[in-house]
Amino acid sequence: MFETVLVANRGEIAVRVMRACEDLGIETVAVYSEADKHAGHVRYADEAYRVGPARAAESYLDQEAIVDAALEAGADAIHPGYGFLAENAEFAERVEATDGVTWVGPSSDAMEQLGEKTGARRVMDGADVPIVPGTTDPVADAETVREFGDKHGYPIAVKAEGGGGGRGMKVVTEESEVDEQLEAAKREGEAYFGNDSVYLERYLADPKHIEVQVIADEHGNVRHLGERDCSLQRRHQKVIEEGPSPSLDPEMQAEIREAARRGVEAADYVNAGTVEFLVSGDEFYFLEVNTRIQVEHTVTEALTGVDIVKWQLRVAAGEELDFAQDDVELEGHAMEFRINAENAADDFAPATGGRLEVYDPPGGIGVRVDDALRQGDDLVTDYDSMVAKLVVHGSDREECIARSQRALAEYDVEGIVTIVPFHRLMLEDETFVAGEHTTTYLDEAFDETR
Ligand SMILES: Nc1ncc2cc(-c3cccc4ccccc34)c(N3CC[C@@H](N)C3)nc2n1
Ligand SMILES: [Ca+2]
Repeated sequence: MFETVLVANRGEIAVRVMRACEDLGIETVAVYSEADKHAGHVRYADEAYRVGPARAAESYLDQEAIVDAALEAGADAIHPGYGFLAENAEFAERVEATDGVTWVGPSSDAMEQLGEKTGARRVMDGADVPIVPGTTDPVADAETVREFGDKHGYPIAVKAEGGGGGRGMKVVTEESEVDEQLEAAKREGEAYFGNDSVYLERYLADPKHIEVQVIADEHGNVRHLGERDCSLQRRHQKVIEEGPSPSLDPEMQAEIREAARRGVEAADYVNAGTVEFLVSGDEFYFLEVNTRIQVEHTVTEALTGVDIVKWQLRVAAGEELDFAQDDVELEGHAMEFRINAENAADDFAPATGGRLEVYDPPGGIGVRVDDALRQGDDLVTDYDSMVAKLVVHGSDREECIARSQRALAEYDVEGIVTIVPFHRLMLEDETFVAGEHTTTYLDEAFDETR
């Protein structure tokens, strides 16, 4: 097992990873930017290295500075968390090539193979995982799109190869839009991902977004840890995630979980990952693979009792998973509420600053708060707006909702604006409480009010 691990991240996920390290008796090393010199993850770590000024490009994204810090600290592994360099295959490769420092995550090859959308579709298709009807190679010209439309009908999703999170996807609702939307998708792909190749999929109207957590070791053991329903999103930002899905029937639940496991097994994947699906009607289709630990991994931890981050470290150190697929059981229901420093009454505009005059998070049975905050901290607004996660578990969805209402009522934050009031309202929204919301629910609810 590693003796010292550098966590190449900040905020709540950095503390979360350091807690797994502490549980394993591992020394923790933090990296921080000038803006984070008083941050919670720096306080928590055994030692900390300044890697640059506030700008992420010169600090948390500075690969050389991070590797140098690891070497200086004598770290024998680097955990990337999520965001920043977590899915950067080049950085993974650089760490793999650095003697004495292990990358805690999938191999750079696996990241390249599954991170490339059409490649991932080919691998899943080969493992009999249903993929959205479409192309598994990039399309070159408008003629190909028209032929696809003739065969599969409209609407068509034109997706940038390097796309993700809503960027680089254009919808062609009828043939007359083909040229314009194809060009737009290629331009956006080039602009955001430096890659203008695009592929096609039949567009599924109003889908639910279901994702399956997987963990695999270097000895060929591949386990799924059940699914999460991430359909409550606003402009491609997840707001509340939950598990198990309130809308899947038991047979689809079992099918989707096993499909994810099978697909990852076919890809020779090692470490933690998430397989994303779209569910429309009684069909589910593979969407993409996330080759990192995700914000909402906590929902799965609450349901299964499996410490996913601890297993990331143990798998990276060559250990074997000590549980069989049949040992994995999801108990009860869990929800994660992202606590963003945003003003829901002002189109979720991120806070521009402030000090935590009062910071008094909830507690009690079934309540977990992952954060890197304490009362009196100044809010750092140089990076993303998520400052904490409230994770609530109950014996069923009803108890989970009631307990979440109690926890959100207890959550006392003053001095900065957060979306806690928005979450309190969501728990009284009848569509959400009935579990009937899909990925378009919030966008439609908000756009209607506009
Ligand atoms: N063929 C087909 N049909 C419908 C789709 C609908 C979406 C989509 C659109 C809008 C919000 C979403 C939220 C979660 C998951 C997917 C979506 C979608 N996304 C949006 C971001 C990217 N990760 C994939 N792809 C789709 N693909
Ligand atoms: Ca190495």
